[in-house]
Amino acid sequence: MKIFSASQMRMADEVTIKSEKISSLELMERAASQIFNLLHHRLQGAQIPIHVFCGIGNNGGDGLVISRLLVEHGYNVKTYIVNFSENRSKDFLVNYDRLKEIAKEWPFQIKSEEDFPTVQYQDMVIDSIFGIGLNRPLVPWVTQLIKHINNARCFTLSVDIPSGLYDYKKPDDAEGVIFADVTVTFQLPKLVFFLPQTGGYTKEVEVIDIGLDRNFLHQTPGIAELINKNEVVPLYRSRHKYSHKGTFGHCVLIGGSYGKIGSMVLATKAALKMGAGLATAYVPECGYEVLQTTVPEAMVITDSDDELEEINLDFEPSAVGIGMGLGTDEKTIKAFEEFLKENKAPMVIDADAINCMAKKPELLEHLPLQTIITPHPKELERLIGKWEDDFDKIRKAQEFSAKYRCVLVVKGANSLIIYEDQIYINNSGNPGMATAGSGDVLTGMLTGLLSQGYDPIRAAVLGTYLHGSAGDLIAQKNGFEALIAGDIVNNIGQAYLELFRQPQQQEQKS
Ligand SMILES: NC(=O)C1=CN([C@@H]2O[C@H](COP(=O)(O)OP(=O)(O)OC[C@H]3O[C@@H](n4cnc5c(N)ncnc54)[C@H](O)[C@@H]3O)[C@@H](O)[C@H]2O)[C@@H](O)CC1
Ligand SMILES: [K+]
Repeated sequence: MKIFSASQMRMADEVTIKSEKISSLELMERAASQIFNLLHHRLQGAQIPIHVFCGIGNNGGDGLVISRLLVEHGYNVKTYIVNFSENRSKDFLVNYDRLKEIAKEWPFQIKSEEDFPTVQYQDMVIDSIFGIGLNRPLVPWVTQLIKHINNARCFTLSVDIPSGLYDYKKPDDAEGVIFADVTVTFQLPKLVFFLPQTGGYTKEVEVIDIGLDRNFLHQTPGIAELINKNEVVPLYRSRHKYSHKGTFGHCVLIGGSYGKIGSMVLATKAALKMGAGLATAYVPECGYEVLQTTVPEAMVITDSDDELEEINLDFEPSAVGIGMGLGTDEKTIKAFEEFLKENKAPMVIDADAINCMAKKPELLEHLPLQTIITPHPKELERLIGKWEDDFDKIRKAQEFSAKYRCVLVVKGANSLIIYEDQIYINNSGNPGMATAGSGDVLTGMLTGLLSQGYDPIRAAVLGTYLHGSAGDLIAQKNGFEALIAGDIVNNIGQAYLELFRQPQQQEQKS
């Protein structure tokens, strides 16, 4: 699913108004009445006090429509106008009059802290103060109002986006943003819902289709793409009946050091489970028996010592995954450098191999085109430097990717796959996956896909999704805490099958 910026959303709005020959007021009515329908369906007329806080722009206009429909259906509603500016939007004003015509009680004006209403824990709040139009700091009393609403801890529904969130930078005051139980957002999800600094402001997101112009939505490239099952199924390549193990390549996993051989076991198994035809593990001597015993399907080549000092392969690999448990010893960096100069196969670079590159940036010049690099936040910082906020992090990652023509998989709650100006946001996975070895498994999985001839961007998107999806299958059975990396490997097959599982159908009555 695409993600648009605020200005692209506004453009979609305008194009729809033109193509459908409707007014912006009608579009507002259509959008906001869908939110009302959702509420009505869930509340079924329940008489809990509903406080609707409206700003003075179009987000406030949406709130006024919701208020009017709630009043018309006999709900117990109080409407407030958060008067932070005199520049009321045209559609706000029309809906303001419409509400005044039918409501017994006129909307209550809030102009300072003295006007704050009492909101109780049992009540409900509709947050329509700011939408995607927020573009400058809030006046202090509005920040206080947001804190006042949050203090009530009552069920809060935000319209389009929690008020106080910008769509292009982190909030000025981390507490000056509505904490929503649910955000009902129009047409497309917003980037802020998936970034670590801003994703936590809403527990749930519901995207509603408000019928914006299909052609425009289809033809306009978004700023990012949200990756769910629908997006990855077309990336999967089915297997031909007459294929043989050579068809799926011979990949090599390189890494390991004394006490860190387990990382190589996980990665090697993962590459095979993803479908690589053959896999070789290249490890220091101390890893030989461990690998031969725990992954009998793999071949093993060893270096002479407890750390890797040279990397000499006697075959041309179809793909390389390097870095798991590797260490950053000077001799290892040297071996890595020599290998990079020789190697032409597609690569995945992880963990200590990333740290080697951070220590010696000239290594980056030798990467094959579209090498996949899989940093966690600390490793990313070593590559691209510190960032101001998540948006700045994305910009810097994009610049890095463009400079070195590499694919970055920025690991996190929603891992981001970044290639030049393209951003893919993975939407599978869960907090149980923040566990030792989870990254080694991912590297093995991506290497396994490259080995089969998947191009690097497809491999990164599909592999990251399947990694999260395998984790989700485990969490459904065992919960988050007990999830360990080896379980992810063992669930790769199920994750593939899950791609093609249809939701259970209700039996049709004849
Ligand atoms: N784009 C769409 O497809 C649709 C948008 N609609 C609504 O329209 C919203 C956007 O409306 P607006 O563009 O009017 O913007 P908002 O309602 O988000 O903001 C209100 C106005 O306040 C001003 N403002 C921004 N920051 C401020 C600050 N710190 N202090 C004081 N004033 C500030 C802005 O200039 C803006 O015009 C969406 O979030 C959505 O709720 C819906 O009505 C229907 C369809
Ligand atoms: K809002």
